[in-house]
Amino acid sequence: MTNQPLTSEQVRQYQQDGYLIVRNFLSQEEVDKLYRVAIDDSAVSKNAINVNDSTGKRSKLSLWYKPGNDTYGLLTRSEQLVNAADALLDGDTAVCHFHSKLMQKEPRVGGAWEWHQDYGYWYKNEFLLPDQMMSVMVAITDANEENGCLQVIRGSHKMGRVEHGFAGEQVGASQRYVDLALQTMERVFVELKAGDVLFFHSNILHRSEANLSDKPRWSMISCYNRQANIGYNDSASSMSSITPIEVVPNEALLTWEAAGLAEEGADFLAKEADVALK
Ligand SMILES: O=C(O)CCC(=O)C(=O)O
Ligand SMILES: [Fe+2]
Repeated sequence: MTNQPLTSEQVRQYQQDGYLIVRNFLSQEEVDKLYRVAIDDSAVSKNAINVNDSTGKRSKLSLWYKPGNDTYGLLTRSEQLVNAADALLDGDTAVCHFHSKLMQKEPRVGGAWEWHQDYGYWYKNEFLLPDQMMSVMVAITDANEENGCLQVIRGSHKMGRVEHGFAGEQVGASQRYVDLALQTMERVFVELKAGDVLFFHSNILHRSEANLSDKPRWSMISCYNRQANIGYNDSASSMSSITPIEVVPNEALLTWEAAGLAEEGADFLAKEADVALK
């Protein structure tokens, strides 16, 4: 893991664009370990939820609230990631973990995600301050236009929250506002190499295409929040979203003996329980 703190230029870029890419955030060895765990840890497949897009293509994701002593928990809790979130989030209370998910977009099967803002969902959990919430995507495999990488509308976080409605099984942003945004703002395909990390603001509009290629697209997305930003309708996350993260050293990911994902009571999401996915 890199141990370079974010520069003030990177912070400025995030504030301006609503996202920031940090290349080679993780080493090859760390990526290999994450990939192996994603395949080997039975808790991942046992807790996988299928999400269909409007054409019936299916993505798999496993979502948990409490970051534990498993390999993914150690990454989420690493000094490097938490300090970066601390530098990018508005406010000054402790950095907390809302939830993490392992996104599995299988070759030719993995579905699309409609244009949305993550805060379009989180607003329903009654969090009041979108500038104090963000998502961090860690690429476990390469992600490119062919296998359905994330797309963002640069600067769209400055629009504030856009109305969301149902689009198939997913919740999508108002097409009218997406169309208007695209008239003046640039759509960017966020191509990542395994080990690169993307930080993005809770109000940036983003989507992704189905994976029509023969390569998987796997990533972990961890969402961070500030302790003072209470989700008044967030019983699901059992207070994780306002509990300060127990930070671990960067080297924990490779050197600590990791638990299995389920051993720590990681508190997986069951599909029926989620306000946003319903
Ligand atoms: O992984 C993707 O393509 C998008 C997923 C996403 O935006 C989400 O789960 O909120
Ligand atoms: Fe999203």
